Amino acid sequence: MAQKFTVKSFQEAKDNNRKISMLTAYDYSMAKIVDAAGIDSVLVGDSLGMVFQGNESTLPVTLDEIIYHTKAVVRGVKNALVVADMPFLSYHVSKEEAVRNAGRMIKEGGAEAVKMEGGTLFSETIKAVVDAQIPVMGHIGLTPQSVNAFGGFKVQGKDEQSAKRIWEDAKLLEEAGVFAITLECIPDKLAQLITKSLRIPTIGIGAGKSCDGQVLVINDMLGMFSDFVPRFIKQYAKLNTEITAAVQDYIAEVREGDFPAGEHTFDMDADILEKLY
Ligand SMILES: Nc1nc(=O)c2c([nH]1)NC[C@@H]1CN(c3ccc(C(=O)N[C@@H](CCC(=O)O)C(=O)O)cc3)CN21
Ligand SMILES: CC(C)C(=O)C(=O)O
Ligand SMILES: [Mg+2]
Repeated sequence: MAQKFTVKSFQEAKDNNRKISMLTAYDYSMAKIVDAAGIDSVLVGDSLGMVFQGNESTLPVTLDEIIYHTKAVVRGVKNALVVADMPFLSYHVSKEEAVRNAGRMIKEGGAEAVKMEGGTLFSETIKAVVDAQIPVMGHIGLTPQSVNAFGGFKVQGKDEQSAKRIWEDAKLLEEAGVFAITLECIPDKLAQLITKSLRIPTIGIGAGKSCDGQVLVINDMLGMFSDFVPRFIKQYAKLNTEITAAVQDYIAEVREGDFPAGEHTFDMDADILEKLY
């Protein structure tokens, strides 16, 4: 039987050169499949604002919504570490709000850790949450909650100034006590430099193969989200196509009267039926 994956397991994985696998999930059924398949960690990502809610960014997602999804995911997970994203504005106003809101993710949602975007700008806030005994995963590089500040979902760290800032961010977050850092959409050489110089593990998405682990949005890797397919996504299945075919079969069979068949139908004794006439 697989062992429970914890924040300690994250560190042990890096120390033993064993790569960490992480995927998002937003509901019970998917979380159960992903966990039973042996994933190390499940992220209740605020990407649900895009793939679940259909917004154009993650910004509209609320704390109550993330907590709602986290509750469902936690019920499906036995072994993976459940991390939930702190949504936009849930930790941006004050340290006090950050700690209280992170606490709700743990207490009400049942998450075991939270993820917070931002480096230098948020390291003090992140430290306050860590000090409240809530494990925090950092997230730097392309931080989607900064989409308006960035002017779009753009690869970060390509010029010297930006690369330097991201490296500084990584070091500050390690000092603040995060147990791991997500590196999103940065050049692989920069991710390698950061990964080598940190004691804690890095989890990459669009950050190359040197990271200590990888994370993807489940809908992207299953090929069931096609609003955009950036180059860092690999589709391990084409569920879009499979779902379309299944739905079309169903429509045709309903129209033809082929579904439901006898095997899908409940019987009744003939004498009881007679009494109804
Ligand atoms: N379904 C989904 N998958 C994700 O990976 C994801 C989300 N949603 N929502 C939150 C953020 C947004 N992400 C994104 C979205 C778009 C690009 C994108 O179009 N990138 C361009 C490069 C743009 C540039 O650098 O100019 C690409 O072609 O990769 C990247 C990351 C990653 N995250
Ligand atoms: C893509 C991952 C890292 C994320 O933050 C999310 O799914 O919201
Ligand atoms: Mg996120």
